[in-house]
Amino acid sequence: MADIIDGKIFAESLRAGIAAEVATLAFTPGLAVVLVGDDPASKVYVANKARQTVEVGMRSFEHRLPAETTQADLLALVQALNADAAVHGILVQLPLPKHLNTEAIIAAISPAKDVDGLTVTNAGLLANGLPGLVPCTPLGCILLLQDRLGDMTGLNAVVVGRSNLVGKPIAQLLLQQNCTVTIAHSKTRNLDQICKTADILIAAVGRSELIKGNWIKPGATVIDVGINRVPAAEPGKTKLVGDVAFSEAVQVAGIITPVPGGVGPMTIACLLRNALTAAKRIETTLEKELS
Ligand SMILES: Nc1nc(=O)c2c([nH]1)NC[C@@H]1CN(c3ccc(C(=O)N[C@@H](CCC(=O)O)C(=O)O)cc3)C=[N+]21
Ligand SMILES: [Mg+2]
Repeated sequence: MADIIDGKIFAESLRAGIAAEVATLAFTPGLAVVLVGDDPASKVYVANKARQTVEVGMRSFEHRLPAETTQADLLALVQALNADAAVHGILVQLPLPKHLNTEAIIAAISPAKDVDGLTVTNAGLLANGLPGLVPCTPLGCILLLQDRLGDMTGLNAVVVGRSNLVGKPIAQLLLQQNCTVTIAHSKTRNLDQICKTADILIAAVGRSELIKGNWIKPGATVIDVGINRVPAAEPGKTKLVGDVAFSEAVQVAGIITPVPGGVGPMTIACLLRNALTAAKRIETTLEKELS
């Protein structure tokens, strides 16, 4: 049986550290979240996040807009948040409704406030190994891996998924850890065989229980990023499952994250960490400009 990582406990200790640092600041970091429409995965995220933002001593600004919001209205909100001195971090929940141009919205976010690390500026900084804001879920995964594995030099890491929010940035961070990185995705041939080469397997495809126990190298570390809501055994009820068939995988892997209670809580803790990082950088820059 694999060692099961408790992401909730790890995230709690991260948040305790963040709260302690926020308490020493001469200002209050503010985090704005924009939710357009009602994507179910996004709603889980918003609910957990708002409470934890306040718990660590930050201000939480929530903007819930109707699904029919126009591009111009959403752009205007992002610009207002860019200009708002009380807001240090801006997160626009994805996916946006289809009629909106996601790229243009992300491009409008000030890179200094881009706590999701999605702007071209922050993605470029990450790709070049320079300090910017790193996407929260990838950051959470790396913190878990560093805690469990320490030095990852030379390990084979397979990332299943190539999104800008998760797959690509995780691959960059694993490269920085000196892993040999393979990025696989929904069009990859012989996906099972490629997964089986992984010492570190990151599942981030958004397909419930796609990755089976016999795709996993015995003793591998498996990080399940998937948050899929599926029908539960009880009629009318739903449950969260990951991208990994957990009950099989737990028999083969050496270390594994569960869903829920694995990467999800780490994502929120890292969001708060990014908000703190952004706030400190913004306030320090302002101080310099004024002196
Ligand atoms: N721009 C943007 N950035 C995101 O990072 C982003 C997004 N959009 N859109 C939605 C997805 C989804 N997401 C979650 C993060 C944490 C939990 C989470 O805390 N899950 C807990 C609780 C689950 C539960 O409530 O049962 C867990 O896995 O244990 C869930 C979902 C971030 N996302
Ligand atoms: Mg894909």
